[in-house]
Amino acid sequence: MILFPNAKINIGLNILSRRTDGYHNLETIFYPLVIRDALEVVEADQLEFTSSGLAIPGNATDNLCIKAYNLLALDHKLPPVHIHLHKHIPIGAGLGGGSADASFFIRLMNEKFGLGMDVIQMEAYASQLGSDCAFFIKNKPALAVGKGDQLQTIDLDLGKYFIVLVMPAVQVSTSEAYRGVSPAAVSSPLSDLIRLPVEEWRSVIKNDFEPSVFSQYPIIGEIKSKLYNAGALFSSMSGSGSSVFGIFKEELKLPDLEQNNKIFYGV
Ligand SMILES: C[C@](O)(CO)[C@H](O)COP(=O)(O)OP(=O)(O)OC[C@H]1O[C@@H](n2ccc(N)nc2=O)[C@H](O)[C@@H]1O
Ligand SMILES: Nc1ncnc2c1ncn2[C@@H]1O[C@H](COP(=O)(O)OP(=O)(O)OP(=O)(O)O)[C@@H](O)[C@H]1O
Repeated sequence: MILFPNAKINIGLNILSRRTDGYHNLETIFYPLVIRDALEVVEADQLEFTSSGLAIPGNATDNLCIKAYNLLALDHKLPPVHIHLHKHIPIGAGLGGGSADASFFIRLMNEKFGLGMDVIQMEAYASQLGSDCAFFIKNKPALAVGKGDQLQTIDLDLGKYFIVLVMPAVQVSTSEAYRGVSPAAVSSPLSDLIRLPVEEWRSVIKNDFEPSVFSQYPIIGEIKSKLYNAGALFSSMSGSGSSVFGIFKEELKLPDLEQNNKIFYGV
């Protein structure tokens, strides 16, 4: 059985407070993109993980798909499987690719082996694997609060716009990025701001990681400026970076940005 885990972007990301468990309370909007990995599971003699496409840092045993298998195996009788992941979603980009793989793996195992889990149960397993993971169970635009794992589906359809995603040749570590931010309360909740027309987001919706990440990697801030100069209605770094997206009214090409970056058009 094959599923195609997709990336997400964060539209707005407010880091509100530091928690006693070392994590941060935040509010963000998750929006799915059509940049996808391919994840295949077949029954095998022993548990095995292989990958192709982009190189994944770390050992196969650290892969979130294996971690998801081991987590499910605590409560379910699972046969050994061969997991193959074709990696296409850029890594260290704030696109949640590893989180998507973990959650799609849970969905796949549930369906393939009739584990009988409902959405709430799958979200509970997913959130044990990473703060971003639960979103990818429903995989619908959502407001996320808490660690990013308390979700409320929202009515947001950007289908009439043209989204461009730019991935520079740098990767940002999520935990390092969190260390660079000073949490602060906000005056207007993101749940209100997201209801404004996209044209108005630029002046009110922000990503709290941008100031510290842009000062460490100026190239990322420059990409955002270039997207605005090219006519983006809204542009932002996604998550803790390093990718930056632009929301445009019309389809376009950005040859200047293609030179040193990877670009995904119409995602
Ligand atoms: C930056 C975002 O992508 C925004 O959506 C997420 O917050 C990151 O989610 P993720 O990659 O699933 O993160 P996790 O694997 O849970 O955590 C990685 C590291 O990020 C930090 N972390 C993550 C989430 C959170 N709410 N507070 C944190 O401080 C912690 O230092 C943690 O050790
Ligand atoms: N299936 C996987 N795909 C990608 N990375 C994985 C996977 N499993 C484990 N990892 C580890 O997770 C790290 C980054 O994961 P990921 O791509 O989710 O981060 P990201 O792009 O910064 O996204 P975000 O911060 O939004 O979760 C990698 O350095 C890798 O060591």
